[in-house]
Amino acid sequence: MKVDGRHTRTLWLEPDGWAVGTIDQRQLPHRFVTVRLETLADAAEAIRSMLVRGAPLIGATAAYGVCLALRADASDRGLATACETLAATRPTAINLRWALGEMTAAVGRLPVECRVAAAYARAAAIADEDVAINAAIGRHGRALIEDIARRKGGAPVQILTHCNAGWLATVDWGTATAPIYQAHDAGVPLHVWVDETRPRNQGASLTAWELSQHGVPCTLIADNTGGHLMQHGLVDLAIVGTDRVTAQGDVCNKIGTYLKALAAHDNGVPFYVALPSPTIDFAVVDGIREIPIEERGAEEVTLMTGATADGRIETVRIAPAGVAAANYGFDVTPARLVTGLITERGVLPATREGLAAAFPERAGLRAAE
Ligand SMILES: CSC[C@@H](O)[C@@H](O)C(=O)COP(=O)(O)O
Repeated sequence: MKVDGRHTRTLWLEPDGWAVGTIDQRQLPHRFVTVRLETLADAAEAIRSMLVRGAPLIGATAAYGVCLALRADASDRGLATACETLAATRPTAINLRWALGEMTAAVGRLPVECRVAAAYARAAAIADEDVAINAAIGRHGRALIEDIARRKGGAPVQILTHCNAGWLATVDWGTATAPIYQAHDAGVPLHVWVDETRPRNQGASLTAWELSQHGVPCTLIADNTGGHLMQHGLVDLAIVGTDRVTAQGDVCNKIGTYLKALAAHDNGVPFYVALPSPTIDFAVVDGIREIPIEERGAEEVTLMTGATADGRIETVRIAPAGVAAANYGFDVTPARLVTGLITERGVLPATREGLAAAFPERAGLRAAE
């Protein structure tokens, strides 16, 4: 998507053809800073520290992390260490493990001297596939928005989203935002309510920034506002992203998603989840019991970082010194609260049958494992 009018992806190869460039998302929206990743440690730290974040981008970065690792050591041991190191960075988004599986399958059986080139080829394909998948999600999701627009006779379609499932969370387009960008580009009048998404504020710092860069009308809201808006008929549909969808259609996403789904259900607001197929984990059925939920540091809850009036970036404490704080990164929305899953193969019911019918090659493989 566009930054200052220039088309930009979130991940690219540097001009030297081997180092990996990306955006330091921790500095947005205050500064647009790009970073060069040169080693396995750089890639792992970028994911761990959330310099890059969002399930699909974590996966693509991990794929390139394997490339960087193999440049230093392309042996079986080197490949195994790379996968172990990257897998340990964040537990919840399944795209990370999916990408490591893809990389291992692409290079594991090759002679050592062929592995680096093959790894770069597969990582590039993963990145390009992510862009194509998200563009397809955009086409399918856009039809949902257009349907509502027709019913509203020209009044803007009101969409609520949570966290950042935008292009910053992917290689391009985003998942939840792809239908929004495509509908907006096609001239469909729409407006996005952007949940701030405490504690790390991905909505405030990332989604509001990228939608504004693209010229999409949006309004930032405190996390607790969605229910009120829905009660007053101010939300036509919700579209969120996800870090992992189970075989039965349970949806794990940024903490707070479940509460929005409950409010949507109570108010008859359609609640859609947009996802690329690598986000489906056919090995897991019951999301609440089986998906590991990342717990991050208490300081993300007790401290806040922002820009001062004179442009300095500062961190301040917003809670009593020493207070206990819990920081669960994700929650699980049961499939029964999900109106539909917007995938690259169409809008599916959030059911075991719906997912298996759309992705039989993956559902069957996992069942056979
Ligand atoms: C297309 S991204 C979908 C999800 O990864 C996104 O909604 C989300 O929860 C991101 O969490 P984050 O902790 O910022 O990596």
